[in-house]
Amino acid sequence: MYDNHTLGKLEPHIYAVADVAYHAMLQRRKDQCIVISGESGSGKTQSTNFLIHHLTALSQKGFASGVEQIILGAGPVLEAFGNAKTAHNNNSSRFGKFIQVNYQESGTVRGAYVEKYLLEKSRLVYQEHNERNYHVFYYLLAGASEEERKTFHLLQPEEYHYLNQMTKKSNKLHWDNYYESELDCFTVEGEDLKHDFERLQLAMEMVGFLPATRKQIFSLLSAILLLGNIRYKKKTYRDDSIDICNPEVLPIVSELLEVKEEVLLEALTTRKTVTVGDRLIVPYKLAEAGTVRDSMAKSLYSALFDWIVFRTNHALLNNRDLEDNAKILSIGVLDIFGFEDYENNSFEQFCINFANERLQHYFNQHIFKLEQEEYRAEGISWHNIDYIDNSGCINLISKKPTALLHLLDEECNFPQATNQTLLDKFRRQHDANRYIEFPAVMEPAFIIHHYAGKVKYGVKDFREKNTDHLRPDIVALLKSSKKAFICGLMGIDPVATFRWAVLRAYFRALVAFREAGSRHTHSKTGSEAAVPSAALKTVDSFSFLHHPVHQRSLEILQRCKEEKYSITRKNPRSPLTDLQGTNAVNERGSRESLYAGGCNGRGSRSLRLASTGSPTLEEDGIFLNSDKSKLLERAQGILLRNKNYKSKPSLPKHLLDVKSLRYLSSVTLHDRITKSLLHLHKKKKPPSISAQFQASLNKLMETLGQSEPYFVKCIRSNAEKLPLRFNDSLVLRQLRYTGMLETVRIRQSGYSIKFTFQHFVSHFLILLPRGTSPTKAGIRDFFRKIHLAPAGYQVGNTMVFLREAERQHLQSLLHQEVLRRIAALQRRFRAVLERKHFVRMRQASSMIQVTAWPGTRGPLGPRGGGCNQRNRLVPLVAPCLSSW
Ligand SMILES: Nc1ncnc2c1ncn2[C@@H]1O[C@H](COP(=O)(O)OP(=O)(O)OP(=O)(O)O)[C@@H](O)[C@H]1O
Repeated sequence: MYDNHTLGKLEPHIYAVADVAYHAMLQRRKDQCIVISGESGSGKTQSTNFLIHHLTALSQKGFASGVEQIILGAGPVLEAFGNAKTAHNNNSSRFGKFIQVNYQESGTVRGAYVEKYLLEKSRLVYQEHNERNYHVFYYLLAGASEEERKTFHLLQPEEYHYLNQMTKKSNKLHWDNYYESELDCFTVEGEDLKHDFERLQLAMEMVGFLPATRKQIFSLLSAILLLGNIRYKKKTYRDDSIDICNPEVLPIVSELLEVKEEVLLEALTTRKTVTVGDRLIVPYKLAEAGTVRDSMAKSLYSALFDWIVFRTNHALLNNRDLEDNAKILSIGVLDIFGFEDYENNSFEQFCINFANERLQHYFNQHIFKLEQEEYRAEGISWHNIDYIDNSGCINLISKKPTALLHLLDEECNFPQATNQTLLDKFRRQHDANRYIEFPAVMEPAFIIHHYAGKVKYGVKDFREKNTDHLRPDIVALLKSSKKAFICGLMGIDPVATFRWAVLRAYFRALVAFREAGSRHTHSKTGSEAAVPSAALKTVDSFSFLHHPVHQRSLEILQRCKEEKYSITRKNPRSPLTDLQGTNAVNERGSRESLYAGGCNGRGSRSLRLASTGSPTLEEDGIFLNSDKSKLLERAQGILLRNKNYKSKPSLPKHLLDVKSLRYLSSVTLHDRITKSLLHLHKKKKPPSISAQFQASLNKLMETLGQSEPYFVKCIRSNAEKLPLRFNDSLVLRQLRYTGMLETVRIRQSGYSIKFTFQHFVSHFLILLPRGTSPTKAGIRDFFRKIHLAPAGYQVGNTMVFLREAERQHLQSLLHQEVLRRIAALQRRFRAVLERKHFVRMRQASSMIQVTAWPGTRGPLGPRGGGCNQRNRLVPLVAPCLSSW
């Protein structure tokens, strides 16, 4: 319905914006971006989803590349892990996202890229009244099967500290039951968590997460929840040392994370510091230990979220993106967290509202500032329209060197700093600034005058949240995990992690084959009893053989041997099928090393590698000897044959490879910079969270600056999250502060269409009188000649300014003139053809006359002719006509 229509011709609709952006991109060959803004709960995410659906549908007209499915699947996955119920919105995005859909020059989607901004980590460990943790936890707990519940050690939602805090809070809104505990439910009205879990699994599958990877993710989520259940107590009253109240949780967490229990306990209760040449182990104080536990949970969750975004981007990547010279056209959709003002606002709200200030500034720049500056520079007559310029507020928050965020960073560097010293610093530096005020009563808070209204921020936890990085000792603990998946989450460089996983898989496969070979020899020679000791010997020499994956591989190969290599069975349960089975979590199967650790599908390649045998390894004789190699070859042959039989349909779609990983690593470098500085050996301090956030906002603004923008302003219709309820004053307030009224004025009186003289002349060449020069006078004369309404245009020093109505008028004149000329051309060509036809007919008839009656002028010439003569003509004329 909205296909190829001018914006504003039909009723406003988000599809119309998508359509205009799509066609503008194709016509003008320029990147487009759609900036969606509005308060929390106003419909930004919904609009984004509609936009993305429509953009992919537009592209599918001709040919669907398949990437559309992944783009559509990515939305629900990111929402499950990054959205949560808040006081304003039951599905509030707790991170910002910029989705860039890349197109081929033909207009078909060729890939996409998702950039994420600042996930709200604190929500994982604490939620305000009437709010929830991230959706995915509730989905998992409601939707997991009995088997999964056992495997992941899942409990009921109310048994987790990270989920049940809101049930313990008093309802402050009603004074009658102020001290009563209110039991909030874990589901939102109308929500079907089981169904949502199924939907999530399906979406994950669409994005390319294999069942084994999904299990790794769910197992990690369970570990995070159980971590939150760890409680501390003082060991004795006399000293500060602490102990864990419920040590029974530790083995489960260590099993789920596959880290050693004692190392986990150590990381949760003691701090390792490095002094000059010495490593000190200091026990945490009671208050510190809780923070460390929460920090570990937050680190794990944010690393998981980063990993999901990374893998989603990998699935969305098109190989052509890797070629530097490949031409990309794109439409970016920005859905960033909306402006927030809660009862208690903290660091997260400060960052979110700062991002919204930047977006509003970008909007002001485009709609008002640059526009009016251009009018002035071009010397056209114009009455300035005032708008609320928020640069002052942005400067207060971010301008170096004394802005609030910089002062905060400074305070974070002082070990002695407190909330009060931070507040004093703010006050000393900005007391006279009209964008900030301090509460009259002694409250550790400050108030910012945002474009959307005043917001009071409590400074409590500002410093901690601003430096809330992964702790190096926690990084070290998680890197010691035997789960390749967990190690991969902590990896600095995805390429290195991938290479390591491939290498590990290769060696594991190699050793597994060797074991199989030796078992087979022993069984043949009747010395089966000797096999375990031989295996043990190998285990001794290679530490990684302790990993249960080998036990599993050996079992499989053993079974393979017992089944007498029967690959011709009707329903073979091939070794590789086993290797790729879905029971990988408990058994820590080889699959984990092959897939989950960031090397999807590489396992099969590794196996192939193993089967062909690395000449260097063989020559070196590290693993093979000539006796066993034949057996090994045979075992490998079986695996290979079976692989060929089974694996083709189950081969994962989105295989990782070094080239694409390297590309993605380079584009996400800014996001991983902190991680790279968090390893124990690095001396340099990682940048603060706010500094990183500012850097990613700057990058975003740069991207937006290179595209043609469209603005979608979402308006919240009521504060009660109710359908069909329209609160006039709430809506008016939003229209006022977003500058909508001024926008309407500038759109009415301004000139939205601009052409340089040259561009105008080449575009409307057909309409212009011959010889019209691309000058002010020439174009003015033309407008006068066609009686264009004078109020609808202005001709500046170098540009022509038009209102939309005038542009449409000119465009329709152009269209009519083109049609008229097409008709004239057709007329002319038809006349020429007809004339040609006529001339040939005439020539033919004269020829006939000359041939049949030489010396005469034809059968009916001077000597006349009768019926008989005319009949004699027929056989003569027919060949002539047919030869035409
Ligand atoms: N076009 C729409 N049609 C029907 N319902 C809508 C529409 N837009 C929004 N809603 C309702 O409003 C709720 C909030 O919308 P949405 O999650 O898109 O807000 P948001 O602006 O993205 O908020 P946040 O900034 O908190 O993420 C939705 O869950 C949905 O119930």
